[in-house]
Amino acid sequence: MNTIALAAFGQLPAVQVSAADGAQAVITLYGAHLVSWQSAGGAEHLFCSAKSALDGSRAIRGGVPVVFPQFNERGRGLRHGFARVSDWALVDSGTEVGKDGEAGAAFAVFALEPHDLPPAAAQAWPHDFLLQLRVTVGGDKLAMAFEVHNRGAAPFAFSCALHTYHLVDQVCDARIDGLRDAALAIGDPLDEIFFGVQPRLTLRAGAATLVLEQDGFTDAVVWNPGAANAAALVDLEDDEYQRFVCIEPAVIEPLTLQAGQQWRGNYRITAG
Ligand SMILES: O=P(O)(O)OC[C@H]1O[C@@H](O)[C@H](O)[C@@H](O)[C@@H]1O
Repeated sequence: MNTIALAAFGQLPAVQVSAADGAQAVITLYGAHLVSWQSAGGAEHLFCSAKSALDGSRAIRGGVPVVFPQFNERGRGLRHGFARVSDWALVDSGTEVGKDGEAGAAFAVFALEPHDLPPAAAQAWPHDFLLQLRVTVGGDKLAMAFEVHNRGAAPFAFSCALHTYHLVDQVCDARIDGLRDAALAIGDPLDEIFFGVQPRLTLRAGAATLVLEQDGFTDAVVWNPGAANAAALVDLEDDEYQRFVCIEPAVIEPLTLQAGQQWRGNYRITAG
């Protein structure tokens, strides 16, 4: 089986990453945007809106948008930054060796550099950087490793998030453990930043349980637009808000990266 196949997602070029055990992921080059993750049993774990633009005219509504270098409207740049609306390059792919020496998880690595940015975004954020996103799938696990490299001669500051749209049967039944003393139910709407979270959260949604582990990322954002705000979003069907909750490992307060330094954040999801 090929680890990597060229694919299309709507009108967007994409790659499909396949592990020998059947686990799969689809990532568009536009945004290095993970739009589908199926664990080895074939279950899909990510929500993607039926109304999402899939032509590069705006960010994809669903999957895992990469938020960088600005979170939401906390700055003067593009809302949630330029990474999700830039064309990344596939720079590596392959298969990891499993415990028994057999083919294990499959991975693909994507990169974004200043020359990849839309001109206006490059002008507005004139720093020399390299972003890398490594997506690994195998068994019941998804791992995303996000790296920021400062290749310039001066420091720069950034915020970031992996804005993960977890697919659920009914958002009103979903609960998140680990953010508060009691389980967090998803209000209609809910938009909250949790600073300094513990590294392991659990999402319980119907019969499914996802274990969410993050390091490097200090914070987590939980978002669901609820009925009224969903109706106002042009790229979401009115009732689709019931099918996802976003839990986003994040660095909200801008982090300063010195010249020559790099930063890495990991997000691992285990489906149960
Ligand atoms: O519509 P966008 O730009 O994808 O943002 C979606 C949501 O993203 C979340 O991360 C924010 O906390 C919300 O405030 C925001 O509405």
